[in-house]
Amino acid sequence: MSNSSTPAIEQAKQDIINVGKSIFDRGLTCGSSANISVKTDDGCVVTPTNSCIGFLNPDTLSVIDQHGKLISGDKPSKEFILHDAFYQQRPDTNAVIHLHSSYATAVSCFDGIDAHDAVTPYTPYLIMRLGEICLIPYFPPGDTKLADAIAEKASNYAGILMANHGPIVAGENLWSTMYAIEELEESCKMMVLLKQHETRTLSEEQRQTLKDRFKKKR
Ligand SMILES: O=C(CO)COP(=O)(O)O
Ligand SMILES: [Zn+2]
Repeated sequence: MSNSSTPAIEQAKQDIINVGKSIFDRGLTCGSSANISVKTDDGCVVTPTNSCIGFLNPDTLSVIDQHGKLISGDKPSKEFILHDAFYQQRPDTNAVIHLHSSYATAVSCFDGIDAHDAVTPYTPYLIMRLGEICLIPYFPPGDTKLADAIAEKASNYAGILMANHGPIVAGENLWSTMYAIEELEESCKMMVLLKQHETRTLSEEQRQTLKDRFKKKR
């Protein structure tokens, strides 16, 4: 443990390593795409830029203090500004995951989808975990305009598709955030699989029942 570390930071590092490996091993992102962060009372732990989330090292994970200063580890993800937009806008956020998972990224390239309701809820879990998903315009990775676009939507949406790029999800802890981004990926898979079929989706009333019953803050 380095001098500046604390038990909370060490726990966050271990959680990020476990979740990163699980996501990578299941093919939900590839190469050095994706980034993960966890907020603790002692600072934020984030994956370093250009790292593979399947093979993270506790000594090189970036630790950032409350003022945004790097206190240990390697240079943080260029997308930490997106994660930080969620932390600033959604006070109950303690974890953020961004992936280049295949189906959510595919849907982020669909033309003509509703920017306020970008992912069709064919089954209940997307609504139970995340509610509606919004689509924000394309900006290059690491661009401050991308962070501004997230900041604009983050108080109303915990799940966002970045056009022609991929999904980003905020949650109360790292495990629930992983479940939520997996659910988003599965829902996007349904959209792709069902594209050529006549389908029925959940109605507004069915969605509202799920929101009331499972009481997720959106
Ligand atoms: O997904 C990525 C860019 O959008 C990966 O960026 P980082 O390697 O800086 O985390
Ligand atoms: Zn990305």
